[in-house]
Amino acid sequence: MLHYNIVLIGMMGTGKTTVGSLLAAETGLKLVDLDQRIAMEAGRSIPDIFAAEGEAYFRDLESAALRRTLQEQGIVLATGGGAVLREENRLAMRDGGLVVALQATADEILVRVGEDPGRPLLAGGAKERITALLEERKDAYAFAHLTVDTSGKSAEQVAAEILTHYRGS
Ligand SMILES: Nc1ncnc2c1ncn2[C@@H]1O[C@H](COP(=O)(O)OP(=O)(O)O)[C@@H](O)[C@H]1O
Ligand SMILES: O=C(O)C1=C[C@@H](OP(=O)(O)O)[C@@H](O)[C@H](O)C1
Ligand SMILES: [Mg+2]
Repeated sequence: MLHYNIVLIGMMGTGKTTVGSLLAAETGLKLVDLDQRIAMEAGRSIPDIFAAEGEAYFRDLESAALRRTLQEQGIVLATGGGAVLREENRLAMRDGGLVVALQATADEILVRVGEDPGRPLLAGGAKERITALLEERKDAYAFAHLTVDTSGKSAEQVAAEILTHYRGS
């Protein structure tokens, strides 16, 4: 098999954490949710880190956690939506596993996570904010080996689609 790890990327609310958990259950790979790992290591929540230290500080923690995590083998890694913003991170991910980008429309993202206080960058939850972020990050998600549109699909369907590719790769 070409890629052992599976690395999920994509905007907030595209289902990385949910689909990652389904993939781990199905394959026996270990789920690592990068945000959960960062929060656990920092001893505080992601919104707390953003509020107290700012986004740049969070991005440094995220890059360091990503680098360490990708030294593991046999994991499904659910990244945070902004983990792709640094080129060094994108390169590490591409070397570290089968990179799968999840996509969803702004409307769908708004329904899924627009009101969620756990996502500081969506505070306010406006569709314009989501649309702007999607546009801004479009190119940063394009390096994936595989892109899956999750619109109108259940998380189970998305996971099944990814597994077909993973098992054939
Ligand atoms: N394919 C899907 N269809 C509908 N809702 C979904 C889907 N995937 C995830 N969700 C829901 O969207 C919300 C955000 O999912 P999550 O996995 O946390 O996304 P991410 O980690 O990409 O931000 C959760 O409430 C989850 O149940
Ligand atoms: O897109 C982003 O910049 C972020 C996405 C979040 O993760 P999810 O994509 O899992 O929501 C989390 O890392 C943080 O709030 C920042
Ligand atoms: Mg997540």
